Amino acid sequence: MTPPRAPQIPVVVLAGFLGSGKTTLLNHLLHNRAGTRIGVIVNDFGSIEIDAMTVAGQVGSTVSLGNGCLCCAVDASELDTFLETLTRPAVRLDVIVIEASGLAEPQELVRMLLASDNPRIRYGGLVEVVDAAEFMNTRVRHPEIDRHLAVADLVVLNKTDRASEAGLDAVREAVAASCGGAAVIEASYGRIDPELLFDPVTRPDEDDDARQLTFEDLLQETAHDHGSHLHAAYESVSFSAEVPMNPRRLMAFLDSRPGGLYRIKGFADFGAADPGNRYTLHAVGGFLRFVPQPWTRDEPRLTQLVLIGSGIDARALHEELADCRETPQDATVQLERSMWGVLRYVRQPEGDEPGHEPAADETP
Ligand SMILES: Nc1nc2c(ncn2[C@@H]2O[C@H](COP(=O)(O)OP(=O)(O)OP(=O)(O)O)[C@@H](O)[C@H]2O)c(=O)[nH]1
Repeated sequence: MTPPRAPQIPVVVLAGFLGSGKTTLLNHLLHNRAGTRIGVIVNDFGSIEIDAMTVAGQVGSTVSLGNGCLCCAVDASELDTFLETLTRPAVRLDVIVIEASGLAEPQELVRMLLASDNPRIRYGGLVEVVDAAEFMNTRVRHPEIDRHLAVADLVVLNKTDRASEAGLDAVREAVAASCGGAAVIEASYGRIDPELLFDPVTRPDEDDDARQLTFEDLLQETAHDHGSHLHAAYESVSFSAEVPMNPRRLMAFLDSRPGGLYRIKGFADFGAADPGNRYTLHAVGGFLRFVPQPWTRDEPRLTQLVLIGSGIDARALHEELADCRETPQDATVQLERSMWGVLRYVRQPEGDEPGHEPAADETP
C-alpha cells in the first residue's frame, strides 16, 4: 500500500502597503495560534535581507536564513532555499507566513510559490492588508494598489476603527471594485480569525506540566474577548455526504464558485469513478488542488467539506453541493473520463502547477 503522504504546509503571503497593519496582523496570529506552529519569514524593507524566522512558542529563537531580499529574489530557486529550510521535518511547522515588504509586488511571490517544486508546501493564499483610513490617499500615490487587490485571495480591510462611517462605505465600494469579488474581511488591529488562513492544530504541549504561564499565554487571554465576534466577519458552510460526489458536477460547482468563497478544505469520495482513493481538496481564492490518497481499509467512504468566505449565501452553497451527489441515473453514464476535470487539479509529478486560474493581468 502507498504510504500516506506527509501533510503539505500552507504558505500564506501577507502583503499590503507600508503601515497597513501587516505586522500587527501577524502578531495577532502568533498570539492566537493555539497549538499551531507558525514559521514566519519577515521580509523587512530597509534591512534588505530575510531577517529571521520566528517559530511561535520558541519566542526569542531565530534562525537566520542568510542574506537576500525576498522581493528582489530573481529566481525561484532562491525562495526554494528558504522554504527548504523551513519545511524540514525537524522544524515541524504547520504553516508558513511570508510577510512581504510594503513595496514588494505580491504577485511575484505568488508566482514563485506556485512554481516551487518543494513537495512539502502548498499555496496558502495571498492576503492583502488595506488601511481603511488611508486607502484613498494611498491609491493616489500608489495606483498599483489596484493591481495588488486584483490578485488578492483575501482582502483584510484593516484600521476600520480609524475610518468614518461614510469613509468606510466609500473604501468598501472602491476595494470591492478592485478586488473582483474576492472575500473582504473588516478588522481593526488585524484581529481576524486565524482559521481563515490555516487550520488550527491542537496538539498537547510537550512539557505542559512544567510550563509556566508565558507572555504569549497572557496575550492570548486578553485577546480571548475578541474571539466571539471574529467569527461574525465570515461565514462557513459544513457539508457532509455518505453518497459519493459526481466528479463532473462537483467540478462545475468549483469552477463557478463565488469569489467571496475564500477557502475550501476537506475531502471527497468520487465513488465508482475512483473507488481506490479519497481526494483531499484545498482551495484558496482562485487556487484549487486535489490530492488523491488511498482509502484505508476501514475508513468510512464519505465526503466532508468546509467552505469559508464572506458575502456568500451559505444555504445556497450547501444546496448546490447537495446537488453534486451521485444520483441513480448517474450510474448509467459512462464513468470513463468523468474524472478528467478533477485530474486537472491534481499536482503533476513534474512539478507543473495546475489549478491556479490566472488573474486578468497575469501572463500564463
Ligand atoms: N488605529 C489602528 N491602528 C492600527 C491598526 N492596525 C495597525 N495599527 C497601527 O498602525 C501602525 C503600523 O502597523 P504595522 O502592523 O507595523 O504595519 P505594517 O504593514 O507591518 O507596516 P510596514 O512594516 O511598515 O509595512 C502601528 O502603529 C500599528 O499599531 C488598526 O486597526 N487601527
